[in-house]
Amino acid sequence: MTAKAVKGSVASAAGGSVAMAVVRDLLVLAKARVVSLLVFTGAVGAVLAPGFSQHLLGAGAGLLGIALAGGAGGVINQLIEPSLDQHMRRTRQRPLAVGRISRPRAVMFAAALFTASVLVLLLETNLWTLGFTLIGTLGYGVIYTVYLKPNTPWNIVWGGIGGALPPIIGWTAAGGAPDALLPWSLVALVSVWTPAHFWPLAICCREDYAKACIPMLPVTHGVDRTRREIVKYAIATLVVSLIPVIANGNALYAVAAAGLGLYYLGMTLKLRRMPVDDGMDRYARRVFQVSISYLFALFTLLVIGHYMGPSGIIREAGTVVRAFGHHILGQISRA
Ligand code: HEM
Ligand SMILES: CC(C)=CCC/C(C)=C/CC/C(C)=C/COP(=O)(O)OP(=O)(O)O
Repeated sequence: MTAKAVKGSVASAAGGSVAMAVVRDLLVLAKARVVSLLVFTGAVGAVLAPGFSQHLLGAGAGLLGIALAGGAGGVINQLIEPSLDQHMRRTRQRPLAVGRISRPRAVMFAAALFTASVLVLLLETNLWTLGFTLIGTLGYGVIYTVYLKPNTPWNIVWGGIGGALPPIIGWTAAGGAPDALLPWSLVALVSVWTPAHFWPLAICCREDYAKACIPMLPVTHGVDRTRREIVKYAIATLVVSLIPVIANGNALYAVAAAGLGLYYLGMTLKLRRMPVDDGMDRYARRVFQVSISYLFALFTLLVIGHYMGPSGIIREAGTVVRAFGHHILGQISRA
């Protein structure tokens, strides 16, 4: 290889890794990992909608809309609170906080994501889907970030509702009626799950929140009160997770929701009993991580039960087997 070729390949490798680093920063800015679970809960809403298979384009557009709008919400959140992010150990490496991405570029990125989301939803879905997505984005990006988070320890209780809307967004994008019980029972489920998801992490980060003067519940009301509230919301999540059973008649999901709910409740009860020390902080972080797997598992099992349960594939398979049986019996009796 000539010296020129070596230089060229080193330059292109460096260019490639710079591009990768920029993409990584943009994904962090758009809170891509959180948004991936938002899209998943939206996908479950879409898949459960009657007539989903006739509205595949709308459903896909709805999920893309959630991803783009959720990403815009994440960027808006970081644009609004750079000094908070700089003061918290968990967030101080974020690209805006360290200045790797400039504010004007972040504004352009948020505007591009938001505009693309509105266009996709306007062109390929309907006004319900667009309306719910706008409420979710503004609810998180503006109402939670600007008004609730810096002013009330119950910020997450109300602020969480915006992030809970994807199941109804996916449902309406796939042609479902906006007043159906099933998608709203999922919205209610994510709404009550959210405090039980976030407060364990807020316990771990309570010193940072206190230094940054953010009135999170463990700062204003202490660790004991927060642990009691986490237990209450875990109970509420368990109860609300059973409502989709009424709307969907899904036996596999009913058993799974009860089992998973009791397991998560058990973890929160253990957290409540622990002495307040480093071990409790580590366990609280584990509860936070498990909360994510819990929601993911609930939504996955709802879909599996829907298609495998009495109203799904097994029933369809039963119909085929019965029809085949009648056919064979008919042949035998004619012979
Ligand atoms: C306003 C409501 C919510 C608050 C305040 C909240 C808070 C948080 C916080 C502070 C983190 C840590 C993020 C980080 O370290 O970058 C987090 C992580 C996460 N949240 Fe939430 N959350 C909320 C709603 C939701 C919703 C509705 C979902 C999905 C349905 C969700 C899914 C996740 C996931 C998947 C992660 C892990 C991200 C990772 O691994 O980096 N959150 N949440
Ligand atoms: C329907 C739709 C498109 C909704 C979008 C809603 C959305 C993006 C919710 C995400 C929730 C979230 C990342 C909270 C983090 O809280 P925080 O901002 O207090 O956490 P931080 O300290 O990590 O910044």
